[in-house]
Amino acid sequence: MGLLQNGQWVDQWYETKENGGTFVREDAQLRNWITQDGSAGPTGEAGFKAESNRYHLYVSLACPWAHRTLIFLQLKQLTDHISVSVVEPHMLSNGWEFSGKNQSPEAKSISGAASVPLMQKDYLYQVYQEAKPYYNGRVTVPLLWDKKHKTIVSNESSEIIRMFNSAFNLITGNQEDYYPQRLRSEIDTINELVYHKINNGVYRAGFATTQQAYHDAVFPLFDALDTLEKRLTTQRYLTGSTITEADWRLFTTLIRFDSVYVGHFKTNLRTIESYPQLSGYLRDLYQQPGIAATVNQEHIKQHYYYSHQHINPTQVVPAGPIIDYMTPHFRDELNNRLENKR
Ligand SMILES: N[C@@H](CCC(=O)N[C@@H](CS)C(=O)NCC(=O)O)C(=O)O
Repeated sequence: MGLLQNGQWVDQWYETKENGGTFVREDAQLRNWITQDGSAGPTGEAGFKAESNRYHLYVSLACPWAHRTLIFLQLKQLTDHISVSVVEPHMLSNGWEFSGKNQSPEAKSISGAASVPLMQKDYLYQVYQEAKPYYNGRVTVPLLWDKKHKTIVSNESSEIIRMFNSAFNLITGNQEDYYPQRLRSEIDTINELVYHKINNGVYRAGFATTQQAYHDAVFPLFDALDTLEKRLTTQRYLTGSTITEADWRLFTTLIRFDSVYVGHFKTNLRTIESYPQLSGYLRDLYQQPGIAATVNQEHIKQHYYYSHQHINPTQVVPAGPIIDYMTPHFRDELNNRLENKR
């Protein structure tokens, strides 16, 4: 894996020495917004009007941040309007790749791994170079591409899902709102906790290169999970009886937790399966229409265990765990109880 320096690809693992062994995630740099009328969004430039078949999304099925955007494509019925490329599971010395040239036979056989690239490129960094010839920074998914102006709209998932939540409503007729006005401050507060301690917390534990840095990530991570476990004993979802953005942002980490993070990232104080509420909550979200199809555990495991050779030099990918996320969760009863109280 690597990054672009002045537009040139350099193969380089994350630097943690300067930060006492702690992994520090780089902020996304490309932050334009698609809007209903093409006016500017909260950051970046104007000119990205919501139009059917104008935009293309590059994702990895392994990546929890990219996964959010795929989920919003499903929820907001955008799959007929925004095209998608899925990168191969292994991210090796050339970073994310389309061609499958450097993939193991196991990775090549995973369904849903291959996809037709939009442009004839072998690697995602070449898409960045196309739009930004002198780019400095990591080459990350998700990446939202404008086919009309041949440029990048955004590489920040938290903003891409907000665009998908509302910008295309007139085109799709889908008015579902996962960031409703009345819940915004509560969602923002939960997102803060979930992002730092859980979504990014698992990476801080897994990429830590000192015992102290690992310690500083893993205990807050489980404190946060314990807090949410408690919260979910009396309500079905994080903000109450309806699903919001905050739930989907937590979901993409929970669904990778027992299959990858517990082993590969050493976040092993507890499993999600051992939490009575969180395990049912995870099933509840997984069983929502269209969601199971966005989850590919083989792809996820191949990516992490095979790509991170600093952590797993043998590149052996584990067979388990065996977990059925389709078993009943009975969490609808929590909503019924809330209804009865009213
Ligand atoms: N802030 C970004 C983070 C995206 C991100 O870090 N994606 C990872 C995959 S899970 C990636 O592409 N990493 C490649 C690298 O860091 O070189 C977002 O949420 O969209």
